[in-house]
Amino acid sequence: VRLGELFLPGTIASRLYSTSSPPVPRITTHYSIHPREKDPRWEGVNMERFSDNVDVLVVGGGPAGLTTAIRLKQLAKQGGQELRVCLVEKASHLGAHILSGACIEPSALNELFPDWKERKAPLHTPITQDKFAILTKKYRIPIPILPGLPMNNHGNYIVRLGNFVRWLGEQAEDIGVEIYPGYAASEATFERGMELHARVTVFAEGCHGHLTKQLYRRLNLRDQCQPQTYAIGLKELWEVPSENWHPGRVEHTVGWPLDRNTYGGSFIYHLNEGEPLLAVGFVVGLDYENPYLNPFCEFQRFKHHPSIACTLEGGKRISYGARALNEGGIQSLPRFSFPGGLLVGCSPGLMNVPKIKGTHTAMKSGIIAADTIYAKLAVEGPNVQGVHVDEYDEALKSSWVWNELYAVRNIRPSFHSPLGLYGGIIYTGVFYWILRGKEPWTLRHKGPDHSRLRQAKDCTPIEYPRPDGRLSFDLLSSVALSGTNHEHDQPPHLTLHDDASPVQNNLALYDGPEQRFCPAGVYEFVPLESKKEMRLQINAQNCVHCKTCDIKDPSQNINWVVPESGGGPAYNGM
Ligand SMILES: Cc1cc2nc3c(=O)[nH]c(=O)nc-3n(C[C@H](O)[C@H](O)[C@H](O)COP(=O)(O)OP(=O)(O)OC[C@H]3O[C@@H](n4cnc5c(N)ncnc54)[C@H](O)[C@@H]3O)c2cc1C
Ligand code: SF4
Repeated sequence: VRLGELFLPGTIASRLYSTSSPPVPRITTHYSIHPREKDPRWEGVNMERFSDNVDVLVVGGGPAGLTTAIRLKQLAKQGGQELRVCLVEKASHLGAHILSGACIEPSALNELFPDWKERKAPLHTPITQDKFAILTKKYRIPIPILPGLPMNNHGNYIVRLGNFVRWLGEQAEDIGVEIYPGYAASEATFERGMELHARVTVFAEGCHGHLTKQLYRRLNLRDQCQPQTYAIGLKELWEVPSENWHPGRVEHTVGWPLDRNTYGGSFIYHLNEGEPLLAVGFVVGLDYENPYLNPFCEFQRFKHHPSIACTLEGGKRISYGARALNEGGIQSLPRFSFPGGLLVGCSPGLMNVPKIKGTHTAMKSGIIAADTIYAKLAVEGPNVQGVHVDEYDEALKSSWVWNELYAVRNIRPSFHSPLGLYGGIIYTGVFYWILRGKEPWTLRHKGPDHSRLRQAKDCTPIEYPRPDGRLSFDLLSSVALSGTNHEHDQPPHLTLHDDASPVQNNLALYDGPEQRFCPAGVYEFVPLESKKEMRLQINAQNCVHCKTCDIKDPSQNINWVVPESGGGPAYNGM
C-alpha cells in the first residue's frame, strides 16, 4: 500500500495552470487522471519513497480496523509470538473522520474486552427509553416497538463513536499496535515497490472505501452479488435546555419531510455526557429519484416539525457532519478475501440496515479476521507473502453476523413496493416479526443508486424554506462546524474522468444534482467568463469525506480519491 501524497509546493502548483487551455476548462489536475510520468509538473520532483515491512497492515482506524489490530496483538501475546501490526488512518487523529449515530450493541466489545467497564470505555449512556413514530406534516403517530423488532434497543448504549474509537486507539497502542494517523493509503498494489509491505493487508476503510472500490474492480470481488446501495446520513450535535434532555432516550422517526417513496428517517439520541447533549441525525436513501431533492435541506426542514422543534428550541447547535452508509445488506456483500488481503466492517458493507447499526458487526468481523489471519500466518510460516486468508469468508458466514444480516435481508428492499414506506412497515410488522427472516425468498434491490435518478424534465422542483438561523441553518455555516480543511494548493481530490460531462450531462439532463446531494457545498455551477455557458467549480477544501458524490453522480464521472494526508473533517466525538 502506498501512503499519502506529496505536498505540491507553490511552484509546482502554479505550473499546473500554465498548460495550454483545452476547449473545456480544465478542472481535474490530479495525478490519478494525469499520470505523473506524463505531467511536466512532476519533473524533477524526488519520487523516492520510504518502505517498510510488517506482518499485518490495517488500512483505516475505525471500529473494524482497530478491533482487528487489537485482537491480533492479543492473540500474539497469548501465543508468545512476535507479530508486527501497523494501522494507518487518514485523519489527523483517530476519531476525527468518524461520524455515526450512535447507539451501539456491546456484543462484540464484550468479546474483545470483557473488562471494558474497568478500562473506562466511554459508554456512558445505557438506553432507557425507545420511541418510534411516523411523522406527517403536522402530526406524530407513535408506533410501539415490540420486543424482537430491529428497532428495539434494550441493552444497548448511546455513544459518541469518535470518542469510542479514540479509546479503542489507546487500547491498541497499549498492546503494541503501531498507529500512524494522518496517513491516507492512496494506492493498493501487489507488485514490488509498494511502500508498506505486509503479508496481509486488512481493508477497514468504512463505507465506500477508496482502495476497496479499486479492489472490487481489479479483483472482480463483486461478480456474485447485487450492487451495493447506500444512504447519506447527516448529523448535528445540539446542546439543549436541560428540561428537554432525557439521558438514555432514543427516538426514531420515518415519514415527513420525505415522501413515501423516498427511504429515510431521523434519529435523536439523548447522551449522558455531563452536558445536555443530543445527537440529531437524518438519513436519506441514495436511491431517491428526484434530482431536485437536497438531503441537507430535508434535514434542516425536518427540525421544524412541531414534535421536534419543541425539543431543540432554545438550544445551540455545536457540530455538523455527514457520511454515507451501506444499505445493500447481505445481498450486496462481495467476496471478502483475496491473496494478500481481506475486507472488514463497512468496507464490504456489514451493516444492519433496519437497526442502523454497523459498529457491532464491524467489530465482530475484525475479531474473526484477526483469528483467521493469526491461524493462517502460523500455518504458512514467516516467508510466505501475499497470504490468502480464505478461511475468513467461511468463518464470517458461520458467525452471528451472517445470521443477523440474513434475518433482516428483506426489510430494506420491501420499501420498493408501490406502497413505499407503508409497504416496508407492513412487511416488517407481518413477515419479520412473525418469521424473523425465515421466509424462503430474498427480495432484490433495484440497481445501483446512481441509475435511479430521473431526468429533471420528468420531476418537480422542490422548494425548501429559508433557514431561520435558530433551528435550521445554511450550508456554509454548517460546514464550518465540521472543522474540515484541506491544504489549498493540492490538486482537488474530487476528480473527474471527463471534465466536460458535468455541464454536458449532469447540468443538461439532471439540473446539476451534485449541487444538492453534496452536504458540504463542494460543487457549484458558475458562469464562464463569456457568461453564455457554465462550468463546474469544485470547492474541494470543503469536502467532509462522506463519499456521496462518488456514489450518486448519475454519470459516474466523479472519482473521490484520498486527499493529502491529514486533510478532511475534524470531528470531535461525532
Ligand atoms: C449517520 C450514521 C448513523 C449511524 N448510526 C449508527 C448507530 O446508531 N449504531 C451503530 O452501530 N452504527 C451506526 N452507524 C454505522 C457505523 O458508524 C459504522 O457501521 C461503523 O462506523 C463502521 O466501522 P468501520 O470501522 O467499518 O468504518 P468507519 O467507522 O467508517 O472507519 C473507517 C476509518 O478508516 C479511515 N480511512 C478510510 N479510508 C482510508 C484510507 N484509504 N487510508 C487511511 N484511512 C482510511 C477513515 O478515516 C475512518 O477513520 C451509523 C452510520 C452513519 C453514517
Ligand atoms: S465532495 Fe463528495 S465526498 Fe466530499 S462532502 Fe461533497 S459529496 Fe461528500
